[in-house]
Amino acid sequence: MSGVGPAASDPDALLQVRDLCKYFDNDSGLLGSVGLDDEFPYVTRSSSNVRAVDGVSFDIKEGETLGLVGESGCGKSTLARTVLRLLEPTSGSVYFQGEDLASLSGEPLRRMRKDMQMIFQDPQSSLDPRMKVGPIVEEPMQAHGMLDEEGREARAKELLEKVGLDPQHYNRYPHAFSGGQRQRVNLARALSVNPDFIVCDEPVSALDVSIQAQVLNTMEELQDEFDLTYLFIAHDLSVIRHISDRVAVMYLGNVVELADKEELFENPKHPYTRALLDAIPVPDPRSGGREELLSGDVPSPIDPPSGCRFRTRCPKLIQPETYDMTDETWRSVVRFQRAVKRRAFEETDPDALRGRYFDDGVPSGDAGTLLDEALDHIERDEWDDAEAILTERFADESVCATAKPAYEVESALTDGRHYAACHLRRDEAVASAVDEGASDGAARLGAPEADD
Ligand SMILES: Nc1ncnc2c1ncn2[C@@H]1O[C@H](COP(=O)(O)OP(=O)(O)OP(=O)(O)O)[C@@H](O)[C@H]1O
Repeated sequence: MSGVGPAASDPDALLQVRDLCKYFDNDSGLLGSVGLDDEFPYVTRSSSNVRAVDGVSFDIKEGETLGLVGESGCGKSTLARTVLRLLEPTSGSVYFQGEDLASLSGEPLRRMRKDMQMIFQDPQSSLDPRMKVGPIVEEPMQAHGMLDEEGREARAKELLEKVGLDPQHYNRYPHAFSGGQRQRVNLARALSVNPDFIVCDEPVSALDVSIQAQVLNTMEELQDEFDLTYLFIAHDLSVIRHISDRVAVMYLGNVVELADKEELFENPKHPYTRALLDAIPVPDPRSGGREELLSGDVPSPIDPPSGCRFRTRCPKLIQPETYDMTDETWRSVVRFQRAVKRRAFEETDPDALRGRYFDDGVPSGDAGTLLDEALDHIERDEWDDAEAILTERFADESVCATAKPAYEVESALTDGRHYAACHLRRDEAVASAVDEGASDGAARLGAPEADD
């Protein structure tokens, strides 16, 4: 378990998330793997955990919007559901208004849930098509025993108006509304129980770009009027930029960077954040650009890379201290190691490969000897051996692989804190957010003593 993250305690925090982990057991699911063996018992089942959220810490201040951004599958939705305790955390804690959610059950948990609402991506499927919008908005009030029937109807109509709909549409069915209008119904429904905190999971992703801004503006107006705090999830950075006060960037179950919006967009400190930012503007971020900039596949959350999770794709992987290559030569070694790992070429002739991957020159000394050994293996078609040398002796010896990075750096543009989980930031760090000697990174910068 890797308990790293920006964990400084904020006295104004409405929500405090500490070292939160959510692992899914694959055993019983579709992903559960059955293997064939040539020895008794012949059939083996392997048990493995999907580490969807793995040691995440952050605070959300009252009245602010924390944007949470990351590629599909990085754990955003799981984090949101675990924060709300719709999913039971594997470990870690969530404090809401100072109360540890894990210590609540029964009626107190139900009451707390009223204050924490969630809005989902698909406004179509989250509304019961057989119910009229009035009763849809009233349903949570009824579940929490709020007001009498007349009072609920009056409040539902008032809320429909507040979210920009016509209260006369109280008796209409969801199918009579557009996507943007349906998401407004969802907003009214979430607001009906007068929550303090709303988790918005990709609430505008399914809407036309022209409609997105209108819904986001309404959400901002409602935030002011009802003193709301948002955790706002999106994969689209322009949406995040529109609505957030601070932004957390997530990669493979970890938060890799967290800073005030302006600071994060203008002064990103993590290579992953930079890659995401370099990918905009593109008309549709889910297509094209991003894949080109972020080469290589996201590793499996079942067996994530040690140290920095992004290191297997990072264009800035740090050279192990044992070598003294130029930056260009080190980059060539990394490019070659990744190509061999992906079996990205068929050529086996060492000279041809030197020419193709090392046009700035091959490494000398020990690094050169290791490269020659790897090239010899490839020539003999021993790809696994070549991969083992290149991975174990180069990539895995980088500090990026041997230590989990977690640093607080000076914010250049704002007064807020800037957390960056990248070893490139070691020298400019005002503090290490973890004790590098502790393998699970238990010591956290400014974390309350009781949590340590
Ligand atoms: N119930 C589950 N059982 C097993 N694995 C799961 C389960 N739910 C999510 N996962 C896995 O956990 C990881 C994180 O998924 P999650 O849906 O939280 O990511 P996400 O960032 O919200 O992605 P998207 O934007 O596509 O919704 C993924 O690898 C996913 O396959």
